[in-house]
Amino acid sequence: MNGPAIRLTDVSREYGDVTALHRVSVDVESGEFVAVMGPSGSGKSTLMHCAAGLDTPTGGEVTVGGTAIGGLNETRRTELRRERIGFVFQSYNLVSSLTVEDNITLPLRMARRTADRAWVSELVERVGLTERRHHRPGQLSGGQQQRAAIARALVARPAVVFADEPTGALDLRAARDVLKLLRSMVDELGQTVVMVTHDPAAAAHADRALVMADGRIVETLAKPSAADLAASLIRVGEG
Ligand SMILES: Nc1ncnc2c1ncn2[C@@H]1O[C@H](COP(=O)(O)OP(=O)(O)OP(=O)(O)O)[C@@H](O)[C@H]1O
Repeated sequence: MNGPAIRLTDVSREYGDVTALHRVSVDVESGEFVAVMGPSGSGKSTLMHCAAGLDTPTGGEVTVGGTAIGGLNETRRTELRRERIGFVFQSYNLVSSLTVEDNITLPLRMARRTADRAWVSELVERVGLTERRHHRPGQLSGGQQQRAAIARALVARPAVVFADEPTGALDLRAARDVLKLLRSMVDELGQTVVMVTHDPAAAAHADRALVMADGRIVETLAKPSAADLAASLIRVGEG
């Protein structure tokens, strides 16, 4: 793909008299793993929702894989989200009545696309759930459920995967496995990942961290260590 996976140009989002985002411009390159950090209320979720076409900026422009999403009607925007964007949530959001494998292939069925069996098997293998592919989410640990959710987010080969606090509900070990998995999806498959997190240890897996305060990106750290990130959060008012 030419150009960045995601481009925000002067993006603002106001809710009444609250400015959640103030003229934010940032590119996320294809194959890059970006973490978004910052104090509560600094605009992380708003940034992610605007970048993913879930929220509409009040100013500026967002492009996903070169397509300006502001110019799309709601139907087209839904299509773009379904086909070009994968989501991973803190609470996994798997369908409890479906098997792991049917959860993973659900985005393809929603888009009326046929599953590439080899790709689905590879993904199930990569997330370490081959033995459990016929189990239901309730029979899995939190870490296993999140790994299934990561496979689901990747199955349609999206331009970008947005992960919102993906390790927030996991213990240390399961969290580390999930972060290593996201990292390997970036390194081995060239997947673009944007992850919102409060945890400096999680953000240290990223290639770049954007640190937000008051609706702006106030610091950008390349290949940050957890200690760099913790220091940055203290500078911007958290920690
Ligand atoms: N739907 C909304 N209506 C009104 N105000 C909102 C709405 N969504 C967010 N805000 C406000 O915008 C600002 C940024 O919120 P946002 O949720 O993006 O922050 P955040 O950094 O993700 O916070 P947290 O870490 O607590 O999730 C906050 O002041 C918040 O109260």
